[in-house]
Amino acid sequence: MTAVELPGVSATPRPPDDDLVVDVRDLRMRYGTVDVLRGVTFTARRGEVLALLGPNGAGKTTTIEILEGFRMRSAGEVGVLGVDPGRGDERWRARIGVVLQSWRDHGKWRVRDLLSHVGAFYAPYSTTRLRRPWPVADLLDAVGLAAHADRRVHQLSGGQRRRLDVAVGIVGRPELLFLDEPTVGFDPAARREFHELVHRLADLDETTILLTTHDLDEAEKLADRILILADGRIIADGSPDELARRVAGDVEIRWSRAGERFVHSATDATRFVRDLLRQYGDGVEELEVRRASLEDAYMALVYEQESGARTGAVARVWQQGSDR
Ligand SMILES: Nc1ncnc2c1ncn2[C@@H]1O[C@H](COP(=O)(O)OP(=O)(O)OP(=O)(O)O)[C@@H](O)[C@H]1O
Repeated sequence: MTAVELPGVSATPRPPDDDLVVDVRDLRMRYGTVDVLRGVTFTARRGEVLALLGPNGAGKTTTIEILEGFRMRSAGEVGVLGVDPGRGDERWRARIGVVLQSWRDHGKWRVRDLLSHVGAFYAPYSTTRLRRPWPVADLLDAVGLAAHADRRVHQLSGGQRRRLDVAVGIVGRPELLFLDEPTVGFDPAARREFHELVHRLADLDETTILLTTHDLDEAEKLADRILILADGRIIADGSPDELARRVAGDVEIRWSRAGERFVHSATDATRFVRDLLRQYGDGVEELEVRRASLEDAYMALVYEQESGARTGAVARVWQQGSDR
C-alpha cells in the first residue's frame, strides 16, 4: 500500500510494537483455481498461546506454512516478528521454532549429539536477554529424554521420537514456536508433561506459541485463545471459556429427587439452583451443573459454517467479541 502524504503534514511512522509477534491481515491462498484461505485475519502477542482449530482441509497447515516462510501466499499482509516471512533471513529464522509432523531422518544419530549439532546453528544468534542454544542437558530434562540421551534416534519409541521433535523445535529458544499436532502418539503422562512444558515456555520465557490440534481438550488446557478456521476464514477468536459461553449460553442442571432424575436448562444457573434448594432442600441429590464445553461450541460453529444453516452461533461469537 502506498502512503499518501498531505502537504504540510509530516508522516509519523508508527513505532514498532514489540509485543505484536504475529500480524496477519486478509491472508489469501489459492491452489490452482481453489481458494483455500479467503481473508484470514488475526494477531498473536508475546507469550500468548494460540490454538488453531478446524476440520480436515480447513487450511491450518497452509496458514502455518505461510507464517513459517515455507509457502508463498497469494495475497494479504503477514508480519512475523516484524518481518514478512517471504523475506525472512537466517537471523529471523533463528528466532522461530518449528515442530512439524514427525520426521524420519537422522536415525543413526544419538539423541544428545543431534541436539548439540542442531543447537550449534543458534549460537551466533544469542542476545543478552536470550542465551542460545538451550543447554542440551537442561533441554533433555525439560522434554523428558534425559534417560535416552545416548540412544540412537531409530531406537526411540514413537512418543519418545515426538519428544525429540519438540526438543529440536525449541533448542534455539525460539521467540515464536509453531507446533503442528504436537502430542499425537503421547501417552497421558507424556501429554501432561508436555502441557507443563508449553506453560513454562509461555509464562517464563514469554514464547508465543501457535499450535494446531484436533484435540479440543488439549486446546482448552493449553490455549489462551482459540482460533477456529472453517471455509477459508477465521469464524471464531476468543478464550475457550468465552467461546463456550457465547455459543451455548444455557447451562444444563441435573439432579435427582425421590429416586427420579431431572434435567433442566437455564441461563442463570446460580439462581435456578438456589431456588431448587430453597424448595426441596435435602431432597435434592446428585446435583450436577454442566456448562457447554469448547467441544459443544466448536461443533455448533463448524456445523453452522459448513452446512449454511443459520443457528446464530457465529453471529453471537462476533457480536459479543466486538463488545470486548
Ligand atoms: N500443495 C497443494 N496443492 C493443492 N492443494 C493443496 C496443497 N496443499 C494443500 N492443499 C489443499 O488445501 C486445503 C487445505 O489443506 P491444509 O493441509 O492446509 O488443511 P488442514 O486444515 O491442515 O487439514 P488437516 O486437519 O487435515 O491437517 C485442502 O483442501 C488441501 O487438499
